[in-house]
Amino acid sequence: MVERNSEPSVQDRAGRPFPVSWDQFHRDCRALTWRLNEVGPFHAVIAITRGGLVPAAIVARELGLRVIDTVCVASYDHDKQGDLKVLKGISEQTAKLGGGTGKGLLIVDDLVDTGKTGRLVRELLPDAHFATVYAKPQGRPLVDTYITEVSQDTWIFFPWDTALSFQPPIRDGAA
Ligand SMILES: O=P(O)(O)OC[C@H]1O[C@H](OP(=O)(O)OP(=O)(O)O)[C@H](O)[C@@H]1O
Ligand SMILES: O=c1[nH]c(=O)c2nc[nH]c2[nH]1
Ligand SMILES: [Mg+2]
Repeated sequence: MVERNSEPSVQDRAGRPFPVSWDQFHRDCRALTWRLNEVGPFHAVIAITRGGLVPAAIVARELGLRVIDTVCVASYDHDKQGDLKVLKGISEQTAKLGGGTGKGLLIVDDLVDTGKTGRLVRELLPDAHFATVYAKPQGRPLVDTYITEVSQDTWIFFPWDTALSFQPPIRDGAA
């Protein structure tokens, strides 16, 4: 399948596709929280937008945390990584809770891939605890706690980016 600009589609470039359902994602977030519960307590959760918003909500609920802030970062346009932009940092109030270095703050993202996003946020908050649901090998050393590791050539399809669709039978060429 080829897109308008003759470049392969996200699906074609995906390497190993790893589709994640809402149900699976919720379970993985709860598994992540079990681990985080042993590391905390934390003063606040910081979601790396946008992908980190969903796990941050679930983790915050499970840990009983009500102070939730965001670091708004953009890097990928579909599956192509461009320049990293910090569109918004944490509030002064949240920064104070973390003593300026992020101590006692919990940063949450959906995944770490090359580690570019995680590295940037770590530079902003070096003493914060960084948790992701999924991790690829290149970015894994940056993460303090994660649940599932996938290979570097895997593309994770999150439930908020996907919809149910017909799949051809395996014998007719389905992946
Ligand atoms: O380790 P890296 O190679 O930096 O990739 C990981 C980041 O990429 C995705 O975010 P993206 O920038 O696509 O934005 P989104 O969260 O708004 O989808 C994902 O949510 C991580 O934040
Ligand atoms: O939906 C996504 N799946 C991924 O595997 C990935 N890696 C970086 N950014 C990503 N976004
Ligand atoms: Mg993201």
